[in-house]
Amino acid sequence: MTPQARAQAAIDILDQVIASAREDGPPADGLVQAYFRTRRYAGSKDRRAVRELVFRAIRASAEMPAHGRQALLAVEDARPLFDGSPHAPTPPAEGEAGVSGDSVAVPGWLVPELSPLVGAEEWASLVERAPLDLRVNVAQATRGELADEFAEAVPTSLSPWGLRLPPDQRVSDHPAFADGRVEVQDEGSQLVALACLPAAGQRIVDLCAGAGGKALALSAATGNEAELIACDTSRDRLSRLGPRAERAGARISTLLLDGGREAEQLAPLAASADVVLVDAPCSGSGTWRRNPEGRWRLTPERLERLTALQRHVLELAVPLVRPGGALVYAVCSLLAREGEEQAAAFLSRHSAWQAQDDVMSAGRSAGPGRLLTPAHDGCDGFFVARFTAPC
Ligand SMILES: C[S@@+](CC[C@H](N)C(=O)[O-])C[C@H]1O[C@@H](n2cnc3c(N)ncnc32)[C@H](O)[C@@H]1O
Repeated sequence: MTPQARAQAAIDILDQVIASAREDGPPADGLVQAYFRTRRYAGSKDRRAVRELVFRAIRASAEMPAHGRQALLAVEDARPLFDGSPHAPTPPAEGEAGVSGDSVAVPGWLVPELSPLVGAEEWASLVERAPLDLRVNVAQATRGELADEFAEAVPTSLSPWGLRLPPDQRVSDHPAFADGRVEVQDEGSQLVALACLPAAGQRIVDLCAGAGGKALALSAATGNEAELIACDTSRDRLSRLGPRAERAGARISTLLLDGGREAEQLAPLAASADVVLVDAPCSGSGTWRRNPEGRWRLTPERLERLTALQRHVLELAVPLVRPGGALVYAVCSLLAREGEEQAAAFLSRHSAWQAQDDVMSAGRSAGPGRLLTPAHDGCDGFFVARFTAPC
């Protein structure tokens, strides 16, 4: 493919990314892969170059562009490729430009929603390419042993389990991944698992377990000697946990929840959990480095729904915690409404519960919890709070 044809391919994919953001469809990465599945003429260099263009265009516009062409026009050095040659995009019309906005990183309507700790000087880092972090399965191997198997790996500075590789590495065919000695997991997620203070013999409920990233970390931290119960309302996500647990040598039971009937299904676990982790559904604004089109997916209505859901899952967690046990609330979000304000509202509803301000040493104090940000902590953004139940 010529560079111009690659630009046209990027525009076609960006059209799909925009439509998918509107309809809450598949993520950009999946759309790039699907595009090339039916275009066998494209070689691996073409695929890499087009993918790179697509993601540079997504990173370059905080506001959602009207179409793929407008998205790509925001990438300054792609403009000369709009030259009208065969398979190329037609030249830009007079005044035709990429979408404009005050910031290329944060959509205008979200600026007042950001935690006050996330000043304008941090915004660019929210959409920079992120490194690839691995979590060593400490039930199977040490970080030092694994560091020797990954040539460019450096130990993460905040998590004792992490190894950091440059962006866009492929590890799924590495033997240490295949035999469950490492998992791909951002350092921020590792810190959330560490904030649970997991210990052998505990009963730990991961209430929003998804595909089990944090449940696996929790199990490994206890040498697979804790009782782990992973719950989620998504059958699809929860079903991906089984093969991962098998690879890691972890035993994790799963409980598929029906939205609306969760309290009834969880009743047998009442007052029995040493720790309940609520890694709640959220805007994902702390992970824009990896999913930059997440900025285009979020709307005020969606944010409203998410904060209501966070409150709902927090309330589901409360009866599960044993007296003196802990509830850890986490969101990969930098928005105050989902983080410190949600946690403060929890405490005002449950005045006998205590927030532990030593939940982690990383990050900065934000209301009753701590905030991790890419600029300050070098990992994905997370708000984390740890509450202890009255005895
Ligand atoms: C941030 S994700 C979890 C990520 C996961 N803990 C991990 O480490 O990979 C939030 C999860 O909450 C789930 N969820 C949404 N509503 C829920 C509910 N009412 N009860 C439990 N889980 C719910 C979603 O399906 C989603 O998988």
